[in-house]
Amino acid sequence: LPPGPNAIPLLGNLVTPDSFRVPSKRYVDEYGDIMTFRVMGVPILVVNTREAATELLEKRTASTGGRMHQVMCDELCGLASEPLRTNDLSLHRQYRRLFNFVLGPRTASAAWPLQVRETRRAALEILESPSQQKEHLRRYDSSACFNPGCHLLRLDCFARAIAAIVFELVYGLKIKSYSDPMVRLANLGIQRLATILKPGSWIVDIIPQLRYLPDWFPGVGFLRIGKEYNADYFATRTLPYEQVKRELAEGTAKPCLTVTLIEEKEKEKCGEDVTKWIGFAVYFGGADTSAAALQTFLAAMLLYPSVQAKAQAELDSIIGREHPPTLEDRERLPYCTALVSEVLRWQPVIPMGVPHCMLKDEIYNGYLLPKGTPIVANIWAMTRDERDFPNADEFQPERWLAEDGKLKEDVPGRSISLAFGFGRRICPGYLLAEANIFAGAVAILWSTVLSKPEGVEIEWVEGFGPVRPKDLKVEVRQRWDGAVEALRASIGE
Ligand code: HEM
Repeated sequence: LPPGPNAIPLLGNLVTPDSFRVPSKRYVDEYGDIMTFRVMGVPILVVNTREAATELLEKRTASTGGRMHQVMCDELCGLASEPLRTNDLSLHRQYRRLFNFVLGPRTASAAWPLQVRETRRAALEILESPSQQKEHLRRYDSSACFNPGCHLLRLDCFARAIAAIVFELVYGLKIKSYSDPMVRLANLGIQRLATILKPGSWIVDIIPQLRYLPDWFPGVGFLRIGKEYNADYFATRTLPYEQVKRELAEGTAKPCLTVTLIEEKEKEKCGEDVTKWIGFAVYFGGADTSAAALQTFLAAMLLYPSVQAKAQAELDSIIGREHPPTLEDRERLPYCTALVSEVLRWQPVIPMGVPHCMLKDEIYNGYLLPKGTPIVANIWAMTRDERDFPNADEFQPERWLAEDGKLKEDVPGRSISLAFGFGRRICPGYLLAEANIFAGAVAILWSTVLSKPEGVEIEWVEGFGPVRPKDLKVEVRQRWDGAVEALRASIGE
């Protein structure tokens, strides 16, 4: 394995560091394409550049497209068959085929009207809330919050909007509020996922035999936690699914992904579990990530008012002020489209990706990369690579545009954002995600002027979960008299 930043011989490092911004960029200069990072002696291969990611994670995806087996997450909490977690290659292939069937290039646009409606509703809530920020905060149940340190826009309108989009898209269910019991259970599960996946956090991941101890044995709290989380994850994927099945039997089910998959089941010969896991994965993969990206968009607009003004000028000239833009307008709005690409590049939501795992030995640049080694993609460093993205720390949508103002065809590296990962594990929800971000961004930009209250600094949440601004405080006002009414009328309220 190649060398890397390992402080203690053989052991390497004692923990996985939370902060990635400074070190992960520095690693590229010190170690180049790939390096080995050790945590408590366990080697992790880190892929630092886009070129190495293309070669290893994309071209050799058959060798590098596994997932690390983690006893706590996969066995005790019962997530081994979840699409993001599974190492069963034929099950994974089936999931990917079904994701493509319901959320691929031919089908993803079916969700556009729903995405537009809910993100406009979020824009309306943001516009109507500023003077009563505290009230607004109280309206949500704080136990639904992922991170108690974050306020207002963390519990925000966008998170509610994305939850509403996913539940209606996947189950045909209109959730009434962000504290709906099913949404709360799902959010709790996401919050827990970050703790059960964090490498080195559970002794049972290091000594798997401990899982056979009886649960009265001292020090085996992980067994009790595993049992509780397992039951809740089961409920999270089963309750809404059973509701759809009941509605199907009564003839009242709304068109949704679950109904489509149940009907497809006969042809695909997939069991009920596959359908349940797909629904589960759309919320678990797509809710917090899309909401985080929209919060990053807000932060970018506060820090770069000239970008905000340019996007608004594009909207004024192409769309006008009578009706807000739709997702069909995306092609006519290259600057706003470029802005979404830049949100995903500037603060990639999962800056160190989701770890892959070597399924076979591979030789790369003279190193033997052994089967079973976890692989982390240093997406943060790739999106900071000055060769691909000059002035990489700056938020510049123009970098995605050609001189004539149209979107560039030869974007650095590849057409799907680096933020969505690599190879056979690349995010299957990227079209849904990009549409969520675009719809949310243009609903806000069309109707609202966002500005940073004086003295407010933007800080970022760094850690194992999605990147997002911490404690975002925003001043908002409607762009013209009547913008709020136009927005409200556009969603029929
Ligand atoms: C801004 C939003 C999103 C970002 C930044 C994002 C990013 C990612 C990344 C980095 C991965 C890991 C890829 C890899 O292992 O190389 C991933 C996987 C995944 N994402 Fe997303 N995602 C987003 C939204 C969504 C949405 C809307 C869905 C809904 C379907 C989704 C579902 C999944 C699933 C199921 C996987 C596991 C794929 C597999 O292991 O085969 N994600 N995503």
